[in-house]
Amino acid sequence: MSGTQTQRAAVRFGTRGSLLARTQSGQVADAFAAATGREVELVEIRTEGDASSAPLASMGGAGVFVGALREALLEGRVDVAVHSLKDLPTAPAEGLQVAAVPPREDPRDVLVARDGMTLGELPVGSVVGTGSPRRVSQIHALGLGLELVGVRGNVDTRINKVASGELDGVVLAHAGLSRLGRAPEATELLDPIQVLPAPGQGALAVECRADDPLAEELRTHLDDPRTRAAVTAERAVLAGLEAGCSAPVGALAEVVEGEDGEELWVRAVALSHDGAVAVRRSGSGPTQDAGRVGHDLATEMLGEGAAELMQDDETGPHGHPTPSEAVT
Ligand SMILES: NCc1[nH]cc(CCC(=O)O)c1CC(=O)O
Repeated sequence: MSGTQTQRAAVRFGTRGSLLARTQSGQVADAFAAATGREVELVEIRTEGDASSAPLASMGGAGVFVGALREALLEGRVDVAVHSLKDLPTAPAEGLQVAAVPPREDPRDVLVARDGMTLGELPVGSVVGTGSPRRVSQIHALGLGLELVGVRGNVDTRINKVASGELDGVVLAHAGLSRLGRAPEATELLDPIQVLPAPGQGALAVECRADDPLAEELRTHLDDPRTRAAVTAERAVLAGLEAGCSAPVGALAEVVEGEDGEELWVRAVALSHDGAVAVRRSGSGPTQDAGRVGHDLATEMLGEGAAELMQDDETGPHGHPTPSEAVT
């Protein structure tokens, strides 16, 4: 490598400590290094969400995963933070900016089940693990008679519960499996017509300090405007519904080729916790109006009673508390 590169300090990428976090942060850092020739370094930041196995809802929801990284960024201990976009609160962070949203992975959820089974093939009464209220309510809505139980922990831990026979299946994000090279273990890719992913699922946010000239470089080399438009619309739905990351809300936006160029299509669902009632809507508009398209969709859904649905009694149909500990 040439001498000029070593004269500049390495760009420090902050990451959570899980294998998935380190893998995705490493992939972003490597892409940045390859595009710019700059030196990069991964710095592991321990978060409250990783240190504790308490229900996430009791720690302030998904925000616990990003708080420590953001602190490290603001204090100058790292230059860049890579987050799973769906774990990022919709409110902007003071002093920080999302400099880039790289091209998205497959946003869908997947099932990893015993004996290669799909949701429809699992016998009535089968036990499926997922801690996400969004997944619980949408799977309940399919009326398959599956029992849903909360699981937390990393991808490995969750999949192992199927291998060990403790669970008949687990539902997780395809993106997580795929970044770890384990996508072939999925036994079904869940069709968004039945199970809409979490807003931002499969996408990453590359964050840096608001006043850092590094932002321009990150954007130029890592940002994918189509992914950014899609997740902007999805997160506008979530924000418009005034729902948190653990609410039973799914949203998926795609950029499609319309008659007058690119157009954004958004589908969204808000459900009661038991999945018995849902408001499902879609909308479209120009890609450059992504935020408005998502917000208008949320307004329409609120008019159909989406807010009341989600505030339902949080107990499932059999009086069991619906797991609300996991972010999805
Ligand atoms: N819930 C935590 C979380 N945050 C991001 C991912 C997966 C990667 C992504 O969606 O980008 C996961 C795991 C999962 O939902 O299975």
